[in-house]
Amino acid sequence: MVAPPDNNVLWARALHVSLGGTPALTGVSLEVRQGEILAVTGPRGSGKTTLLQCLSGQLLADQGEVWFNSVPVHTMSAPVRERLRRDRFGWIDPEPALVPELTAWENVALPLMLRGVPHRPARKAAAEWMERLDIGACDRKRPHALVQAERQRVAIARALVTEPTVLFADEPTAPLHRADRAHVLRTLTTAARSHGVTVVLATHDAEVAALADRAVQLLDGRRVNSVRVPGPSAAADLPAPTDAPAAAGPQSAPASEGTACSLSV
Ligand SMILES: Nc1ncnc2c1ncn2[C@@H]1O[C@H](COP(=O)(O)OP(=O)(O)OP(=O)(O)O)[C@@H](O)[C@H]1O
Repeated sequence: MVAPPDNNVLWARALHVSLGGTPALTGVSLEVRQGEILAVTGPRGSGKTTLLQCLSGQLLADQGEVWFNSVPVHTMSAPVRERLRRDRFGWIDPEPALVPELTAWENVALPLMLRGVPHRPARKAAAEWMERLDIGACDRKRPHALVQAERQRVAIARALVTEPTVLFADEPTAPLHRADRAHVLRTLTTAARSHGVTVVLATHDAEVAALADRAVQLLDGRRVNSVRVPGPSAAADLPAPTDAPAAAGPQSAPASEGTACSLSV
């Protein structure tokens, strides 16, 4: 077992996972650098959620290794993995699962209170994160009184309030309208960057992936490279980088000027 380079907060090697007889991941390797926002892209069923679950220690791969800050996660016992997830990782689901009986600020403060943080500092931290995510005015409302985008922001604030080392966000804006999506994503990435939180973001949406520093693409449980080429005649001239930038990023050519294609690696 060879330890990964020190500057990777997460490092996965040759992950293989089968779910109910279906191969969900077949030999995926990747690294996540400290403080970066990494998008894991790919169509539905390509293995994004499974990869995030493996990286976050929720799921043990059938084969392969996962390392967090140079410590092997794949050899940890279930209770140790559970503690790692609680203490160092945050998780955002596509649908915000809030506690309906609690107000918005109580939902945000909940992870701190469960760790024994007293009421007053927990409330203060919750209020600060809600302000950062533009939901300060919602603090006394219960989830049913919030619109979907506000509920998802509450879930994001709850995931960030403990200032995790890594935030895993699985299609965090999937249920939102287009305008809300961009706004919520921007507030999430800005908040994460300003606090040095590494983000691993699963999405099938190129616009969402464009907000990341880097994107890796999955297809049928395998890692592929996404490259944008200027036209059919020039396609053969372009190298396929190991980690392509987000396909629709601000530096990329407009979609009308090129064709996105995927190459297996
Ligand atoms: N609990 C399960 N039992 C059986 N097969 C599963 C299970 N969960 C996922 N799969 C299969 O594993 C593969 C990868 O699924 P996964 O959810 O990781 O993909 P995804 O890219 O996140 O898709 P989506 O965008 O739809 O969430 C798919 O073929 C899926 O049908």
